[in-house]
Amino acid sequence: MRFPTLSKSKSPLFKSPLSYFKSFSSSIPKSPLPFSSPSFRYLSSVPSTSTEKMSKDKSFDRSAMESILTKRFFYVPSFSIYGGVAGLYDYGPIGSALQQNLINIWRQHFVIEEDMLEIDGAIITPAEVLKTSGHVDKFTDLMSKDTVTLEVFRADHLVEAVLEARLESDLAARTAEAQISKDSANALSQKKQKGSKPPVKLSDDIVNEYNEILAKIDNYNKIELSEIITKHDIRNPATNNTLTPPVEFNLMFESFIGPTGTHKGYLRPETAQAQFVNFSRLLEFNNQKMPFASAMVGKSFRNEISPRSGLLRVREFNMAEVEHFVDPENKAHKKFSEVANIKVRLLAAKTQEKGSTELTEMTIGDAVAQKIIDNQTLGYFIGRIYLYLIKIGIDPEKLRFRQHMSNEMAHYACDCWDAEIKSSYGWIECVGCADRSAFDLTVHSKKTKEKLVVRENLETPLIYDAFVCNINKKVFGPTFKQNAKPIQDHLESLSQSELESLKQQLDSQNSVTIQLKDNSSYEITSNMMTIDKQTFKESVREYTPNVIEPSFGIGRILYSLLEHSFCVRPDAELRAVFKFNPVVAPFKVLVLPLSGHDSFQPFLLSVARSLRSKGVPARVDDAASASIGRRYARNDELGIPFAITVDFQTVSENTITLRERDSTSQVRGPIEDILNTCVELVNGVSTWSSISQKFQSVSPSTEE
Ligand SMILES: Nc1ncnc2c1ncn2[C@@H]1O[C@H](COP(=O)(O)OP(=O)(O)OP(=O)(O)O)[C@@H](O)[C@H]1O
Repeated sequence: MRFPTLSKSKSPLFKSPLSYFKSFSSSIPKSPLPFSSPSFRYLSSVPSTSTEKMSKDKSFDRSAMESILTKRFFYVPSFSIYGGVAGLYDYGPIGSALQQNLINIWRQHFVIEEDMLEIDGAIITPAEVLKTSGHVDKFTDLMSKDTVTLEVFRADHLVEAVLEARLESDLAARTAEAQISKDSANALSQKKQKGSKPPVKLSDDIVNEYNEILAKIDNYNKIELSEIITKHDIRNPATNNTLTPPVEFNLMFESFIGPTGTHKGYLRPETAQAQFVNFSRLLEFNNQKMPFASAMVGKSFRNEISPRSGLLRVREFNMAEVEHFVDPENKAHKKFSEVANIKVRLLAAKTQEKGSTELTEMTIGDAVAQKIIDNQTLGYFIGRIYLYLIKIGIDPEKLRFRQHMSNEMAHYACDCWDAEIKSSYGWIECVGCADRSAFDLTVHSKKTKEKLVVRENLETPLIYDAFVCNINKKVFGPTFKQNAKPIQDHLESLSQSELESLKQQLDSQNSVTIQLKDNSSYEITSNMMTIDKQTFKESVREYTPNVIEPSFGIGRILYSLLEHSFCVRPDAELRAVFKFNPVVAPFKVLVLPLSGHDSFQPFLLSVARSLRSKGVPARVDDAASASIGRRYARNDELGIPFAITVDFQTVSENTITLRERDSTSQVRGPIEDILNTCVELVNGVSTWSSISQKFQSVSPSTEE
């Protein structure tokens, strides 16, 4: 996640090596529709490789899906009539409804079911806040430039892309070689005839080395990455020019608050800080009860070095973040048993550090018991994240939790897991889940002198003895004058064992010499100070809570869901369908007439009105010029799960048909019964198989 020791984390997001062979601009996309670029289309035909790190879903036809996304205005590059700006997207009606549904389900699943305190903090953040949180100094990615064209690259992504491309080429060479020796067919020369670059075979040692680098790509610091670039001669694939050594680039958008130009601010890069600075108010609102969680949903801004891969790496995106405040001495979770038996696929740090990406499938309960996941609260949220992603329709086979490696982990974090979802771009971090320890509250408290702590009444008061310095101010002050304060501060910072040893010296020698941090030393005599053992009684325990933070990128989840929901009907026309489950589908029910006959209109209007009044978003498609089959097909592209058709039987008998998108099967029943059934289906109270027995089944339209 954020702030590893030297740079911001580098998740294995961008997994399309061949797209690097196309020149990328960091600001203006070459085409307003970058996802239909030839390199992306080519990608789907690249042979697959053996390494899990590189395992993209090659069978998936991304260009087919992307053409529907654009045609049906799910989302498009922003300002495209001006040429567009990389990393900015506008969501159309379907995209924004889908996004809103993901957020609504998130709110239900986290804020409501977990009784969290949701807030809505400011986007523009004073520089001081982000300086304190560490963002001003450390929220960076590593950037390299083409030494001739000055084109910029995110260094780790470029290394990854180039090595993956070399491994793919190696695999192609090995495959061709095997083919030649098998049937003497000259596969290699056939490839050459097609004009493609001949694949290059690598030595086994190099293949192993590349695989190890790829497994650890998130773990390298600036120097290590620079060494890899030099050692493996990584260049700009588009120009073959060499690269500059990587340097840190801060990802925050900088601005000024007010007209004076003196008050620096930034667009927030995450929503978390607003929750930390409001900690005391949140605790107060929660009647001082711990543990508790706050939550926030909203836009965050990151000036990504080279945004690409559509919604996966953008410069402005919706985040949904939870900050769960917990006692550092007790990270047990009272609802842990509810997730303990969920089986998840884990990629532990130790496995990656050995250069492997092998997944271990185990229950969350076992992972916490074996300390693979640090504590119950972290495990609980990993379980809740899993359930949320499955609920919205993410394929569980394409979901894993990857633990951060030591260098990758923020310096303050004690454990961090990313929920990664597999798509045609490879494994993509979509949710980060970190134990941020007490870092944020501690630094903000130190800076502002505002106590961001929990004060807990102890049932049994704590009685203990401790050494304390009793200073005789009448002698101490005049002796040390302006140095009195730093000396006193130093004495107060000493541990009990240090005080005990000072006491022994002072008691035996009547004086003691102390040394401050600036190496200045002072002699203190027993008439200035005594060190005494005193008995203390504490009825209140004061502590800074630790924070467990699940942090969701809504755009990345949305894109992954699109890929997991997209399919093509195996018919002659290969019609595209988004199989959204009813909870996320932007429109739940399509209402359409069999034909343009006038008698259907009043039924259409009343059916649509009735559904909408029941809270079911309905879309009417009454364009009589298109056949019924054509209209089913174009609304399947929008992922509408159910369709109601008004026909002549509706007019004569007051019945309608209900069609289910995935099976295309249909039933007929009285209007009111079908409408009530729609509500049950949409709310997940009934399933299609359970309701289809209640109604008369009808054969689908011949145009289906
Ligand atoms: N540029 C981006 N575009 C879209 N979503 C993003 C972007 N950066 C982060 N996110 C989302 O926000 C979530 C939390 O942010 P976090 O700071 O953990 O990401 P990150 O580790 O910086 O991601 P990466 O290493 O991929 O840049 C991520 O899991 C991801 O879903």
